Amino acid sequence: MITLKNVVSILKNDQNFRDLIIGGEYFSSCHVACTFDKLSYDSRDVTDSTLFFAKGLNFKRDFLTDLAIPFYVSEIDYEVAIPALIVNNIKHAMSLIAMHFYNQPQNELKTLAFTGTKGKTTAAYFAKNILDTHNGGKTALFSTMDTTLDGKTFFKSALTTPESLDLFRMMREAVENGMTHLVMEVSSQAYKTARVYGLTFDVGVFLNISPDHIGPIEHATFEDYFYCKRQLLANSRYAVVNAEMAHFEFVKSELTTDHAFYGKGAEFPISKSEAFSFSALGQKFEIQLIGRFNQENAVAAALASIRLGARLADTQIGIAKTTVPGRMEVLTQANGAKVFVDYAHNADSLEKLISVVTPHQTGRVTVVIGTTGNKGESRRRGVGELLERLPEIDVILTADDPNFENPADIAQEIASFITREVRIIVDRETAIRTALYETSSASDAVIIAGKGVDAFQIVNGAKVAYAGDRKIAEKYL
Ligand SMILES: CC(=O)N[C@H]1[C@@H](OP(=O)(O)OP(=O)(O)OC[C@H]2O[C@@H](n3ccc(=O)[nH]c3=O)[C@H](O)[C@@H]2O)O[C@H](CO)[C@@H](O)[C@@H]1O[C@H](C)C(=O)N[C@@H](C)C(=O)N[C@H](CCC(=O)O)C(=O)O
Ligand SMILES: Nc1ncnc2c1ncn2[C@@H]1O[C@H](COP(=O)(O)OP(=O)(O)OP(=O)(O)O)[C@@H](O)[C@H]1O
Repeated sequence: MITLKNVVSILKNDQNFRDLIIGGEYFSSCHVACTFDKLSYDSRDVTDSTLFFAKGLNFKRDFLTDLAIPFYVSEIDYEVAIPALIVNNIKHAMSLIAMHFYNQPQNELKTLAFTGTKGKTTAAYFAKNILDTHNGGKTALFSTMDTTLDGKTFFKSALTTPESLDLFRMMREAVENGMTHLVMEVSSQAYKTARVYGLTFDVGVFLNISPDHIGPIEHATFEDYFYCKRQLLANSRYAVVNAEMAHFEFVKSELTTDHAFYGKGAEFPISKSEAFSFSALGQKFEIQLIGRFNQENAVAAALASIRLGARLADTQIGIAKTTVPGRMEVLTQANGAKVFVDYAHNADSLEKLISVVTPHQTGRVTVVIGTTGNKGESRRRGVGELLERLPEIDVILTADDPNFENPADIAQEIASFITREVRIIVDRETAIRTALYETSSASDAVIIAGKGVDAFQIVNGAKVAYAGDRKIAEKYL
């Protein structure tokens, strides 16, 4: 519940209040009594006591005209009969009002947030397992792939970081379910669109940064992407940072909080890095996810979890038991060839993935990959230039969420950066089947990069059913 008086006071305290308009009259303060028992940003989900937020690129005045609601909040006066609260920044208003409406749930949870170009989901899973070991399964998780509010029942997430109204509602539900910790991923978009405005995390982790998510609907420039990501550290009480990341010295120079740095040359280095074990924090860790970058993700999760109360022994148990669906899954074909299914969908991840595979698989190595349409356009050049530098890799280009673009054109664009012959097989299942049928010995490998266990392809703005890379690979082993 929240009163109109409280809403106005929150907005004024944040210098976000412009005016209150009732029946065409302007007011500078609240003189009517009104209590809201629901918040919503969707006109299809309101009651007669809902405080409605009119926001977004595709919002239309028509959504408001016949709505039976007492008030709406907006940056624009839609000049409808409904009383309006006009603000300078709707997203700031949503976040602060939701925080208050749901009674500051962040104060009843120990909060841990991960950002970085790569590894957010993986590190979040490591942290969930570590913290669950520490608190007996009382860790909520908001990740790109899955969300859980009771620590054990998972549902698919719509966004990596939810809209603020959903975020604080889910945090409150997690508290009511007895959760003591929350692990979440915070995307650069979350800061750009103020989904976590006003929220301070107990621990913020910055895993790494490389150019990604740069394009017309995400970030115009790398500078904008990097700046948005750094906002996590500016809004955390304690920072954990990868000392091996690009621009580390700069990130370090901006830090004003207590912190821990991990990686080469830092206080918490990684040593004795083997396929399934490594040493860090003075201990040996067993790990199921291969690749040194996953050991970085694990150490980041361990340091953050220790800050939130976990013991060293909890970190060892949690890390050892962690697997992440669609990340670094290894299957074996009847002829012994290995099939690696991984979510790698930009050049940085693909390079790391290939570098993990090729030292062990010395025969023919085929990569099956595509890049997305209408999003992350810079990935095409990145992936193409990487594959150009690796002439020993056999390449099949295919579809990966082409959306409104033609997947063959996207593949051609990637191929334009590669001077040797590469194949384009647009149908993803056919591409995977072809690669698997061509292996002949245990030293061969197929790397299927991009979709992991995602059970859809985005085509023309909609999610079209797709079995998922792992399921398809299993079919042709
Ligand atoms: C830029 C941004 O934050 N976009 C999100 C935002 O869109 P928006 O505010 O512009 O809203 P909109 O979809 O244009 O719709 C306008 C409004 O009309 C409302 N509506 C609509 C129909 C109706 O009849 N009545 C009505 O009231 C809708 O509920 C909505 O509030 O709010 C929508 C939900 O309300 C999100 O679906 C949408 O995510 C977009 C599509 C998206 O996918 N964004 C990606 C880029 C993103 O944020 N990704 C990051 C991860 C990136 C990474 O991997 O690192 C993420 O955090 O998920
Ligand atoms: N620390 C890392 N550095 C580089 N690549 C990584 C790292 N961790 C994971 N990857 C690669 O990136 C892929 C995606 O990993 P993950 O889902 O954990 O990252 P994410 O940050 O959540 O990704 P996205 O923002 O694309 O959803 C993995 O499948 C793996 O190939």
